Amino acid sequence: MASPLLPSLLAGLAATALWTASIVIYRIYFHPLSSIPGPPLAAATRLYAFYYNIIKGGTFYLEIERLHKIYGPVVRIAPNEVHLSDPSNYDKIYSIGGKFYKDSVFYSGTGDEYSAFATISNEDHRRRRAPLESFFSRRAVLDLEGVVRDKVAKLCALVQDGINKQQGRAVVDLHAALRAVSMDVITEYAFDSCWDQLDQKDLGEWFSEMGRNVGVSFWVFQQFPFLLGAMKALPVWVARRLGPAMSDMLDCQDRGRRLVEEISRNVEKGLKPRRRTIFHNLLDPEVKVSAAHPRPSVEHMVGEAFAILTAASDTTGNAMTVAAYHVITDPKVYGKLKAELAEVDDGEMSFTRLERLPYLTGVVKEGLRLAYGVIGRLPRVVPQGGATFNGFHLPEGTVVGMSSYLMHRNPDAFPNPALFEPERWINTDPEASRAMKACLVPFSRGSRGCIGQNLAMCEMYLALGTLFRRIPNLAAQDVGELTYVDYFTAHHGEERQKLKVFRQPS
Ligand code: HEM
Repeated sequence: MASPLLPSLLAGLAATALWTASIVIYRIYFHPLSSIPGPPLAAATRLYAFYYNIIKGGTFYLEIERLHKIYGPVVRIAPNEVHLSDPSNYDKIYSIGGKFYKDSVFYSGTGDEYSAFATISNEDHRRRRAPLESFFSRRAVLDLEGVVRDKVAKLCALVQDGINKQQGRAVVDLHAALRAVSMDVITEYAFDSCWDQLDQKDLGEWFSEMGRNVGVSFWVFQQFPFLLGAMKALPVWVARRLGPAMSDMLDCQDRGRRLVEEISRNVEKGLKPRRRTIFHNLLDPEVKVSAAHPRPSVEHMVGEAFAILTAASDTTGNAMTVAAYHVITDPKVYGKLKAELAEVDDGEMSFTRLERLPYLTGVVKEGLRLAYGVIGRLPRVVPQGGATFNGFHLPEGTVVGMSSYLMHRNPDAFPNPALFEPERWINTDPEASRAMKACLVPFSRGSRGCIGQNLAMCEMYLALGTLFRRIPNLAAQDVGELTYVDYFTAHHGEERQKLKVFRQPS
């Protein structure tokens, strides 16, 4: 005999199917974005993006490139989201004091409510970013350049020592070592408490692994926000058992929390610090305590600290690695760089001196270009009144984004875009130079652009300049073609893509 529940079950299923079908039909044919070109499946569901981000492992940025080839410069990539490829649109969206704000659905995947990076409204963001600005200004970076130089000296010793120990055999994982430089710089620079990853056996690889795993969950939480809520509700001891990445992340946050609490206590007692940290800036009573600018909570500062660490480490480490990889694997590039660096006295290796070297500058810019920074889209919400791009009007509330991956591979600005060519930046005619400048956006632009770019540039010039000045005959094990996956920051796809270096017989 049939169950008495069967008719109700069937009715429920039919209602759900009807409801889903009507949503899909609405999105494809009647939605305000229905006239925007793009695949119907992407118009129907965000699962299209999820499929490439999770099932196809961080490759939605490649799918977006494919869609632009088919549909043109304006493509609907999700029910309420459009992606643009024409570089002339970039400054309309990512501008100083601009009205486009961050997309809450996309950035909710970070699970972070406190940092300037994850803040949605531009007004709140201005308030949260203000106390950090002076800390990362060019002046501040020049004042603390010694921190970067110390870590770079350590890197050179490590590479030299590793090579010597093995009589010239490949032992040093330069990718991990360069990421460790970024971590050691940012922890000492911002917290006055260096994590000394250059001294650790695995060169702090765990942090990058954690970043990659956090990147995977970034896509999952965007799609299934209730999972984030459930995870946050878990007792810490249970969360720790979810896996090493979660446990590493919690350890990281605990370490940040201890630093914040210690500094807060010292500020309360009026103790003068040996050197100001970002927490001193955040707690600075003169600037912040008012109704409009309340003193940040411990959780806020831990969130800010964690965001700064993750924003500073892989991005800078990857850009240096990509540059180093191309120098080491291309004898012509290596030869030109060595010749230029040989003209600089070892005692003169300062950021401002190295910045004036045209070939090294080309190497740094090509490293930034082909490492992409944040490789995928940076989605923003169209403000009141809507916006028009390439003749398509997007109503207020539409999510719109662009990606460094497409900007940096724009063939009009960068002929043969896949090639690492420092020369393209030297003695270029003004028009070509303008086009390249307009398309080079590793740090994004405008009020929501990278706060750490002066520091990143200082690291890149000093690390690459000093390494290749001091060790002029490095070679690399075959790492194959460098490929990327998008877990918000770019990660290399395969385990074998470690940049292991050894010395060539001279
Ligand atoms: C080559 C190295 C770097 C690259 C390519 C890079 C790239 C970027 C990009 C593209 C953004 C915008 C993200 C978005 O719109 O959601 C950003 C934001 C940010 N970056 Fe960087 N970054 C680098 C190094 C650093 C360093 C060294 C720091 C250290 C402080 C840092 C801290 C931040 C912070 C705090 C934000 C959020 C800024 C805000 O929303 O106000 N980054 N970065």
